[in-house]
Amino acid sequence: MGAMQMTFSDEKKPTPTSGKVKMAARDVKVFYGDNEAIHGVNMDIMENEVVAFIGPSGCGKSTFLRCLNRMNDTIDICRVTGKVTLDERDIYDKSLDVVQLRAQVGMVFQKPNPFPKSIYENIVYGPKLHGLVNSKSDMDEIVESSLQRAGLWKEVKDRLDSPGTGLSGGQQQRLCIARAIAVSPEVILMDEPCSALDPIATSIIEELIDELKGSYTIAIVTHNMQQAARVSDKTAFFHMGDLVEISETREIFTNPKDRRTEDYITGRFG
Ligand SMILES: Nc1ncnc2c1ncn2[C@@H]1O[C@H](COP(=O)(O)OP(=O)(O)OP(=O)(O)O)[C@@H](O)[C@H]1O
Repeated sequence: MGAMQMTFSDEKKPTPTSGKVKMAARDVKVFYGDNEAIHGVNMDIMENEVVAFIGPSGCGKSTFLRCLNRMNDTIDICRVTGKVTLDERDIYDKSLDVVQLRAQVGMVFQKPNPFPKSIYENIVYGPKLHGLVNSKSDMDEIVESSLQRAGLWKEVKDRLDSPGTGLSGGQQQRLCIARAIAVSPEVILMDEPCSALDPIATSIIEELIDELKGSYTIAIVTHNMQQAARVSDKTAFFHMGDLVEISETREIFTNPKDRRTEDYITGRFG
């Protein structure tokens, strides 16, 4: 694949970044039992940027992503060492409230997973849990604003009481994004958010990511290199548990420093 065929996110509006490190990983290792799946990763994720994680299947993209909001805690045999910070605070600190962390660092999964409840309830569940809403009008407001931000309001405003699971796949994924937004996250993690979607639903999500950056910091795992180029400011290339390189997306795709990155982006393996 030549760079000429790619559309890069920097051809669109530039990201208004603050230049501040939002999340940082230092010597992060992840073990599944005795198997070390991530080998000492160091990474800075800048505020309001979109960073894409790419690399061959099994290289550890999802495992590393899950370190950023402690989702690996939910896997019994999984152990994380090293340090991950959010605004310089250690997110693995014993005193940290993990439920609160997962509101600040929200997550959208590969397969849309709305709760088996109404569209309205899907949105207000998190805000209620976190005590962000006190009245029906607070809830109505958060439902509307979250669905607006996720680009779904117009399509669902007349059927907020219908089940979220009755929406199309692409709509369900936007509902899941709205649900994440409803608890005012600072970072949104997306694990292959488009892989279950058709091309039209995919392009709607990609446009949405473009809208959301600037307000949120976004890390996205993708198998699709064109997608990484289209949506991300920075790209991180993983290979066999190592972060090989992270750089401006255009740089990674046009001038990679490491031979392994070059081989991957030119389709020689992967
Ligand atoms: N729950 C688990 N239990 C044991 N090993 C796991 C588990 N999840 C992942 N692994 C192992 O960790 C390594 C990295 O897997 P991971 O899913 O993070 O890679 P990935 O790059 O996201 O892959 P893909 O692109 O195929 O989703 C692999 O060797 C995988 O087998």
